[in-house]
Amino acid sequence: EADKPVTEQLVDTLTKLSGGPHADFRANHAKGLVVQGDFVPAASASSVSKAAHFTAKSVPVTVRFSNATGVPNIPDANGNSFPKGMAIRFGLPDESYTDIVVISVNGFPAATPEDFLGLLNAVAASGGDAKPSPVEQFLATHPAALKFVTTPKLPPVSFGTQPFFGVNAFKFINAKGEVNYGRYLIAPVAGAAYLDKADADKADPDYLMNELPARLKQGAVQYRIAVQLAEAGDAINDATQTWPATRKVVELGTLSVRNVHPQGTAFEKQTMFNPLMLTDGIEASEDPILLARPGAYAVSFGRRLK
Ligand code: HEM
Repeated sequence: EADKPVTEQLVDTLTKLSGGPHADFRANHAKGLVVQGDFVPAASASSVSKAAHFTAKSVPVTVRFSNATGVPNIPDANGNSFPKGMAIRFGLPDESYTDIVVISVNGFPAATPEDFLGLLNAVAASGGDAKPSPVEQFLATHPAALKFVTTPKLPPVSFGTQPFFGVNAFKFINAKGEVNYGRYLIAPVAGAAYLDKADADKADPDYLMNELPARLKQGAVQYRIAVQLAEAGDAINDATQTWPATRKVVELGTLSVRNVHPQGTAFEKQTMFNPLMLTDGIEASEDPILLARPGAYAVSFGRRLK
């Protein structure tokens, strides 16, 4: 096992933690719902990036909302179903596409894939009689992981009331060649809203997956996509470190989800969202977590196609 690339070991441990393998499903964020809509850029978007979806009039989007873990039927209010996920694919005017893949927590438990594997392996090794357990030992020596796992897991009223965060930084380049590093912030236009404990305790296991189609019958579900820009000295390549809320935030545009994807189940099986599927005007940072993601996703994707 230790001879395998860390990305493959990560997928193996995620699979083990979910009681898998679960044929046809993702090794993480297995339970999801695919919807469609469009994105209309804000006038300010081109000041940050020359990317085609920030200068076009409007582009089509396909979005997959998801629960964490590789458990395909995890209840939507279950603590392990956090963070929630949102994967967005923008269709570009030249027929290519670019993706944004974000979570409902502003931060990550580990700065490197090796450290993330350490956390997951410690979780997998826990549950026995050892005190402190391997995961307790890991958390005692890894403050970022402790912060992440103790972040309140608030079940949203709807995917349409859940904010999402890019966590990893990207390098944005505008038409003048000016460079900024930034992280995506995605805010629901309906505002953030969560279930209280009583409602969460009695929530249907599929309440989120059922709520969104019902909400879409009343009209579009919208999000404002923005980017928080780093200042000199901010940690660009460490997903465990959030930046001060005082950093400049530039509006990129409005995403409107309009309908459930008519062939969502086939689409999600055949599709790998990829945070490094970028387009001219957006480049990867050197964040090792970001750089590890496509490799891990590809292992999971390859296994579900088998
Ligand atoms: C080294 C760190 C990470 C590992 C090993 C990892 C692993 C995975 C794997 C194996 C999948 C399934 C992909 C597929 O089969 O198509 C996945 C999906 C996903 N990941 Fe990660 N991930 C990592 C970091 C992140 C980060 C930092 C974010 C967000 C900021 C994120 C958000 C998501 C989302 C939203 C999905 C679902 C995508 C979809 O709907 O297709 N992950 N992850």
